[in-house]
Amino acid sequence: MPSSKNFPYLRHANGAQHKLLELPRSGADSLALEGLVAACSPATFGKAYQNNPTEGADVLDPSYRKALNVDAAKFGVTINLAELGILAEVKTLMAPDSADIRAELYKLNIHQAGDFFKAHVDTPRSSNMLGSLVIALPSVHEGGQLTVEHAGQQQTFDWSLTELPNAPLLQWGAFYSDCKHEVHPVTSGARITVTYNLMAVKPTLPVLKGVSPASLALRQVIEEALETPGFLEQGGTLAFGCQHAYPHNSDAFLKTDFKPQLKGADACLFAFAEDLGLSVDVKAIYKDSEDNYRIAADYIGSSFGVEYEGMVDNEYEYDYEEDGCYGVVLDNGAQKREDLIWCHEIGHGEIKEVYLHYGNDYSNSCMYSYAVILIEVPTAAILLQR
Ligand SMILES: O=C(O)CCC(=O)C(=O)O
Ligand SMILES: [Fe+2]
Repeated sequence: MPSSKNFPYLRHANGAQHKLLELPRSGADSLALEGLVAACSPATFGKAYQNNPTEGADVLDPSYRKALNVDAAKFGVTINLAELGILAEVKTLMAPDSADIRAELYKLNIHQAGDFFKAHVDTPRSSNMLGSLVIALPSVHEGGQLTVEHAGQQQTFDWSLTELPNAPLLQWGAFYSDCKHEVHPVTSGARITVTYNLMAVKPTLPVLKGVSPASLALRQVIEEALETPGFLEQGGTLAFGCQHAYPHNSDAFLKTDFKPQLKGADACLFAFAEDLGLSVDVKAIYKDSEDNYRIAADYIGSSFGVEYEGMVDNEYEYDYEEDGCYGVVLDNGAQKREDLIWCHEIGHGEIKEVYLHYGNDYSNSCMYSYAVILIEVPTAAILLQR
């Protein structure tokens, strides 16, 4: 969405020299743009090794990602996200229960004519990484739409400009970074973006959670079910596959407390289950070696640990069923739970594989995993006493 205040200045190193660009005015000057292009290098992305998918490297592969970029350590930009209201808007929409949102400057990307970045998810850089923020600096270009997908829905951000604006203009978009996204080919000009990693700061005090209208409908369904005579007479555990994937440390079988990190619909579901006085928990979920995806995933645990087998790499094709490395549960206290009453599936495809194969850079310190929200329904007799 558009946002404006002052024209941003961009500082970057060009050899030993530091250059200052005022965008868009000097950005209109092709020499200034050439200087910026010269300060960048071809952009890599993270890809898992075919024979050992828990390891990987940053690779340069122009058939998957063709772009230039430069690290945050080598440029600066005078965009004040708080003053522009961007952080407040991100917090309201994406993490209303967080204490605050922190944005860490990450990269400057230039996509020139013919450049693109195929579908990937953004590599989580810490377990409190919530999302990615992309700011388009005003520069004339066509094409280069950013599409973001989640749960069968797609959102397109089109920041193309046919001429430079007379007034300051920053266009931006933010998304949960486990959502698959893609930069479509730029057809002319240069598309310049600055990216930030968004971190959710956890509250130190208990908070009253907001509940969205959409989740109120679900709350009503559960409330009515609880009141229906004969519904789960003997009690039971309702399982709701999370609609988002969550980053966790992959180096060890670390205990992960998902609750403070819950996003969107997952946070709402948790909040109203608690509000209905039901016992609710979020757990890690694994696939087993035979049933390798989604609802079949019924190993539940509080710590992570998977090993990989049978990895087949279909050269950048997104075929979740044929492609991929199948996580096998390690003996780390995970239990097979045949008793769960599944209410809906995990919202994502094989996110761990997507990340391992195609992250926006390679890092194995953190990875995404599935989680499930478990709601305990007491026996009818206990419910009656309440
Ligand atoms: O430049 C953009 O619009 C986003 C690029 C991207 O997805 C990334 O750097 O991971
Ligand atoms: Fe990305």
